[in-house]
Amino acid sequence: MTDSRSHIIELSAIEFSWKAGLPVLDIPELTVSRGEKVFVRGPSGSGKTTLLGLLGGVITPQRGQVKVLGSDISRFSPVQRDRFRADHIGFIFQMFNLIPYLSVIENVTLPLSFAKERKSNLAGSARSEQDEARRLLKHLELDDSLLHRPVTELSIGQQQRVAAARALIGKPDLIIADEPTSALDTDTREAFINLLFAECQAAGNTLLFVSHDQGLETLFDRSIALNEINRASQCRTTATPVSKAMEVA
Ligand SMILES: Nc1ncnc2c1ncn2[C@@H]1O[C@H](COP(=O)(O)OP(=O)(O)OP(=O)(O)O)[C@@H](O)[C@H]1O
Repeated sequence: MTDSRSHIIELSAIEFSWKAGLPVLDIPELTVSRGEKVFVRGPSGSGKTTLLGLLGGVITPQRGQVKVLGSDISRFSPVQRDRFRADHIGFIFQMFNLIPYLSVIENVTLPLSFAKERKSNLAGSARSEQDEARRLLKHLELDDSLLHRPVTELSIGQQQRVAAARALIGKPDLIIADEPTSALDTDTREAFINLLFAECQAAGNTLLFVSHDQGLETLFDRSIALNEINRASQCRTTATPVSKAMEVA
């Protein structure tokens, strides 16, 4: 049984359109509890990345509330949203978005230079930034010999581990992963996800993992089919333009 205090994410009556009149997301309700490992699936173009953008405060909805850790981040100023995202959310992007001119270890410690809370979480652990980066990379099975190499010299699987360590450092409350395993084979994917789970479990992170690879969903505590909670995609697939026009008239 959960109550609203245990929800790390609470979306209510969300509507988001990239283009006026063409909603991509229309979600009456979505909640995620602290510590949950949630898989979000949906076909290409169904709005998964758009949903993550709302949760990270990169975009704001035209309607509704996006509560993360109890705050409606859609009401924050852009600067407040940037700060909130840096402090509380670790992202693992599909293309990893590593900084090419920084070494492995510099990429991992980078978020700490602009996320005060994550920096102070780490200060509480009495471990230096470099030591924590090394610990995470070791746990994610990245070879020690790579730590000072430019990230451009790493394989895709190795870059993925660096991206995960960067998201995890400083124990942000929420880890958001956008198709981080799409370039890997099935065995490597599962092994990576299990390492990610172990780290999230130890740190108490909540994990929201987006993918269209249904083979992964049984590994998670819960799976959400975006099409089932998103009325905009139900309209796109079931309503003709005429019936849609009647519905809104
Ligand atoms: N920056 C943008 N500007 C305009 N339209 C966009 C933008 N980003 C996404 N869209 C549109 O929003 C819809 C949902 O896109 P989104 O990237 O959220 O889907 P997705 O489920 O993540 O897809 P994929 O699995 O292919 O990554 C698509 O129709 C897409 O064309």
